[in-house]
Amino acid sequence: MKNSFGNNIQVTLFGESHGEAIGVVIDGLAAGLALDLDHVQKRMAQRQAKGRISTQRHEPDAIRIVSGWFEGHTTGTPLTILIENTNTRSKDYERTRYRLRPSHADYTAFAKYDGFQDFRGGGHFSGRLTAPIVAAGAIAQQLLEQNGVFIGSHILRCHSESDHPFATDEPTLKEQILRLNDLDFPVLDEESAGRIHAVMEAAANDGDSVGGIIETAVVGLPAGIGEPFFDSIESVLSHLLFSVPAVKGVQFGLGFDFASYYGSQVNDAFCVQDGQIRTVTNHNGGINGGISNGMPIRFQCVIKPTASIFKEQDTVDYQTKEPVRLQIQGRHDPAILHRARVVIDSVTALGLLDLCCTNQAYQGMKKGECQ
Ligand SMILES: Cc1cc2nc3c(=O)[nH]c(=O)nc-3n(C[C@H](O)[C@H](O)[C@H](O)COP(=O)(O)O)c2cc1C
Ligand SMILES: C=C(O[C@@H]1CC(C(=O)O)=C[C@@H](OP(=O)(O)O)[C@H]1O)C(=O)O
Repeated sequence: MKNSFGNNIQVTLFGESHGEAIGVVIDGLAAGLALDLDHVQKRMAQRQAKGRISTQRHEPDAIRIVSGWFEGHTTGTPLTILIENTNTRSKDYERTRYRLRPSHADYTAFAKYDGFQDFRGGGHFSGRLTAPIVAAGAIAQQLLEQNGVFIGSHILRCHSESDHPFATDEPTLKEQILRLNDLDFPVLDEESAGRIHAVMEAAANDGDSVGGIIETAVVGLPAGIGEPFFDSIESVLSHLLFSVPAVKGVQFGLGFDFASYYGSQVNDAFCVQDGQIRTVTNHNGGINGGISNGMPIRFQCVIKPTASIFKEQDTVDYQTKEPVRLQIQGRHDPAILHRARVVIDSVTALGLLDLCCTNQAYQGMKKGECQ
């Protein structure tokens, strides 16, 4: 499967940035779900470009459901969501069609598709394709929330500026998640928000770009979700997270910092709280052996600085194979952290919902419910 993901809830993504429309088919949703489409549209709005720190391409991103939906409920057959591209400016790309943008997918698309790719706006490789991911992810997130599972992300770092990390105690963490999910600029500390915004603006004013780290937490996921070996929670989420354009690293719990400690310093000691098995610390980010241990899931993604900058760059012309200078003209995001966090939440929701369904089937089999 190339553009599809999932075993139980399967999503298939389609479209190009400057084509007529982009969209997603979600297969496997039960019949009779009364989804809150206003909430889906609210999450779409959190991904939309806003202000000086985003691309000047403004798209309404209105979702249109063309199958699998009848009289306010899912029908149980594939739910297809279309999102129109209404504000394309393809001439920006015509001028530099063969001048490969460093760090974007122009060259690799040529290498794979021999020039038949729709190059306009990066085609299928555009961050634009994350709009349908959010539409599908917002539905998955709703279904998880109905079962007490909440997902949220914030900008932990942007270039030289940082936010406070997520709280370690669960009630505070849940409050933080709920607050972030109502914010357009997802930063926990207000002062840090101002500084991070300023760093993005400065990069934009300089014709440059910045990246950073998004920190994500999930509360309410019960112990026992995840399928070792190959569908461990880390494997499934990493697969999805690395599918998000510009994500270049993922770490769970302490991640790469584990390298600097002794086991005695970072083992998560078990304890019992209100009759439940818990751990005193959560250095493993809520996962042991690929399976949730009931503690909050915690991970971080690093997002590279946006490839398309307005400073002149060295590149080559794909046709002539000559070195050339490249001056990008179009409309680009100088930073994407604030827009990408809802994409990160969305793929997380899709991965966890799928694993929850797998676990439900397994639990049913244990009870003999499949006979
Ligand atoms: C929401 C979103 C918006 C993006 N906007 C831009 C953009 O305006 N310009 C750009 O060069 N890259 C942008 N990107 C990143 C590119 O799509 C990405 O770097 C490119 O497809 C190459 O993939 P890679 O970075 O994963 O190798 C965006 C990504 C996301 C998730
Ligand atoms: C349109 C969106 O972002 C686009 C993502 C993108 C890229 O290279 O990824 C490049 C730009 O495309 P264009 O040159 O067509 O304006 C962004 O505007 C969106 O996210 O909805």
